[in-house]
This record gives sequence, C-alpha cells and structure tokens, in this order.
Amino acid sequence: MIDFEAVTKRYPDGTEAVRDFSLHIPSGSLTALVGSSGSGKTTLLRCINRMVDPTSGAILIDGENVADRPAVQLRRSIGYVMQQSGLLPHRKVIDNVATVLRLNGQPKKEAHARAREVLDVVGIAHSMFERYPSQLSGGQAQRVGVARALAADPNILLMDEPFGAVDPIVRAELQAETRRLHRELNKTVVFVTHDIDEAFALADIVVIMKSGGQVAQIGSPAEILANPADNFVEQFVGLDTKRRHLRIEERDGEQIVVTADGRVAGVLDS
Ligand SMILES: Nc1ncnc2c1ncn2[C@@H]1O[C@H](COP(=O)(O)OP(=O)(O)OP(=O)(O)O)[C@@H](O)[C@H]1O
Repeated sequence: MIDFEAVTKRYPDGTEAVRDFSLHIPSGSLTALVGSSGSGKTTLLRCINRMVDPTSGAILIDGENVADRPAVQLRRSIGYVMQQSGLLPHRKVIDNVATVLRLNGQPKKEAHARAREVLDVVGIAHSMFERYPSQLSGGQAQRVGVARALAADPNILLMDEPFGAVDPIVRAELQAETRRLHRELNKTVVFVTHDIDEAFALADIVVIMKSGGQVAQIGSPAEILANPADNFVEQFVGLDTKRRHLRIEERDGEQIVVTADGRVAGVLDS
C-alpha cells in the first residue's frame, strides 16, 4: 500500500505543484490520477519513487517512509512507464528490458531469460526482440516500456500518461492489456492520465485533481458518476453536458450502469 500524508511540493521557482495531498492506495489496486494539465499529477507520481522529494509531508510504502530509502535503490524497485516509452535508442529491445536486472547485478544470461519471459507477457513477438526502438510502432514501444518496468517484478507500477501518444485503436488495446496485466500480476498500479474515460475504464480508485494539486474528488468510477462532488467534477466528467449518458442503478443488489435511453451498459464489480 502507498500512503500520501499531507504532501506539499513547491518547486524552487515558487510553483506550488501540490498542496496538502493525502491519499491511501490499497495494495493491488489500480488508482488513476486524472486532471487537467499542470494539476500536479506527475509530481505526485514522482514523489512515490523519489524522482521528486516533497517540500513537506511524507509518502509511505507499506508503512515505511520513502525518504528513508536510498533513492536509486527505491527507484529500481518500482516500475515506471512514461509517455514516450523512454527506451534507450541504441540498445536492442531485449537489452532495454534487461537493463534494470543488469543494474541489479543479474548475469546477462539470466537477465535475458527474464526479459524474454516478460516480453512474452506483454505480447511482443520474438522476432522483435533484436530490433532497435526506432524499428517499433508506437504501440509496440509502449508494450516494451511496460515489459521493462515489469522486468524486476516490482510490487508497484507507476504509469505516466503511458498511452497518450498512440492512436485511439491501439490505445484501447493497450488499456485492455493493462487491465489484464493488473488482474493477472496483482501489482499496485498508479496511473496518470488527462483522460477521464481512460481513468474510468481502468481504475478502481479515481482521483480527480484541480489546479495546484488539490483534490476535487476521490472515489470509484461509480461513486463519482453517481455523486459528483461539485460543478468542477460534473464538468470534468462530462455530466453537465450530458456527454456521459450514464447513470448507476441498484438492481437485485447489483450496481448496473444504465445509458440515457435505459439500456444496460454493464454491471459494476462489487
Ligand atoms: N521542475 C519543475 N520546476 C518548476 N515547476 C515545475 C517543475 N515541474 C513541474 N512544475 C510545475 O508544477 C505544476 C504541476 O506540474 P505536473 O507536471 O506535476 O502537472 P501534471 O498534472 O502532471 O501536468 P501534465 O498533465 O501537463 O503533465 C505545473 O505548474 C508545472 O509547471
């Protein structure tokens, strides 16, 4: 589990990116931080692996303050996927995925065996293992980025707008894949996105952020849709314009998602 305790981050130029942010993230959940540009999502994500240190407050992983962990060791123990895959251009796919394992001291043979295994998990064909990143499509590069993040079998996976730069069809595939991986691998995933639809499609817990790193609402997709906290949230999730023609109804003890014309769109997991 991850706990943010009254986290504030002020950058040296005085920008207050996050103010007094608290959040409990249960182990094994998929939490989406969603909000407009500049609302502090990336700053919060990076506080988890100490790419950013908060000005005040604390982040605890399983009860231990991350500030007490050596930053490099902490970072290598947490998977990180970013928007532009971040693959090293002069290294082959297999070597990119094996990088953290090699840095952790694993012999090349074992690191490559694990890299092949995890590339299989994310659906990269063997014929691509020896390619360079420039020889991959955007969607393939993101899959390799996910494989690299999973290689050291971290308990926590941080994903920062991982599918922001791919087309909508590939994006939908990668979202489905993320759901599958999350179900199968039982990681704690924290996912940053601009896209409320993506957040609702993926997350158990959605955190809607306003500018200045302030929380507008925290809840499950169902809770937020059923009870938006204020006008900002209504607008953000598109309830004000009826863009989102969905409502939640209770039927036979189950929460049913119903469209504006009364069709059942799905059943929410309890
Ligand atoms: N290194 C930095 N120095 C100064 N200000 C920064 C720095 N990094 C981020 N900021 C500022 O902090 C605020 C929050 O930025 P952050 O990147 O966390 O937001 P975000 O919600 O992830 O935005 P986006 O969706 O555009 O990536 C912004 O005003 C940004 O300009």
